[in-house]
Amino acid sequence: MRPLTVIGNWKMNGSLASNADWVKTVCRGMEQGMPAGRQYAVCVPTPYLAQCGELITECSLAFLSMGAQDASAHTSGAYTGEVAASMLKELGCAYVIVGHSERRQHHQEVDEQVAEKALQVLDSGMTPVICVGESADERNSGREIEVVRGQISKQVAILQDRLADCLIAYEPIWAIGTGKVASAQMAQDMHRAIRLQLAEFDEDVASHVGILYGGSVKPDNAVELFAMPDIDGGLIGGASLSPQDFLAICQA
Ligand SMILES: O=C[C@H](O)COP(=O)(O)O
Repeated sequence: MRPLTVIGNWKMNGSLASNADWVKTVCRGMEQGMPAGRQYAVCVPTPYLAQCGELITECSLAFLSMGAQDASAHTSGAYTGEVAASMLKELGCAYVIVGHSERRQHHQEVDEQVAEKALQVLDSGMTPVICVGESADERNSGREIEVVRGQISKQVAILQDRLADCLIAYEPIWAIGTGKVASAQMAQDMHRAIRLQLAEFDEDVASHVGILYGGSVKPDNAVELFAMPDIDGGLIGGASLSPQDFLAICQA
């Protein structure tokens, strides 16, 4: 069975003081007891990885870990400003988001590069969270499956059976930070389509890959989303900034 995985993505938010308060509040809440067999993580901005890594280690909850929001497609060398996956591993990351739509939009990242980043993350012993999803225009013109299939096929071509060790996050761009959540059935339909596409490559890979939903997940819609058979958890943006809301989603 695939474990339910809930990952917070703070994006470019936080401060030394608010991070410490967040980790303390979430750890205290989780110590009261959490549903069994789930995994939780929070992806924090790079400058805060050392601080949050220490705080999360101190709280010693086997099911709570830390992640980063991006990694370089290169191993090391003359890439000013980039951060290698091996460095993220040294700081205690277990997950790394790659190909988030905000990276694709603001930094022109393309699918091949996203897959190269995922390979770097895997080679450093972490789990890549590979983001895919269509824009509002693409959905309104009925091309959402075609668009996401195109993104997934590039990942399959480069990652092959190493995809079994990745997570995929389906994040419709029109639902990110807008409050317009995809209905649970709409999300399930896309997750099913992704899993069927993966099964065309390898049924074993398809059954192992966790597919998370991201896009305006909140405490009040998480239960319905997570109950869907092909939704294996969530990638949570805005709501993960509140430790109380993040906890409520993790308990959904
Ligand atoms: O990485 C998280 C997603 O972009 C979702 O963000 P959101 O929950 O603020 O819509």
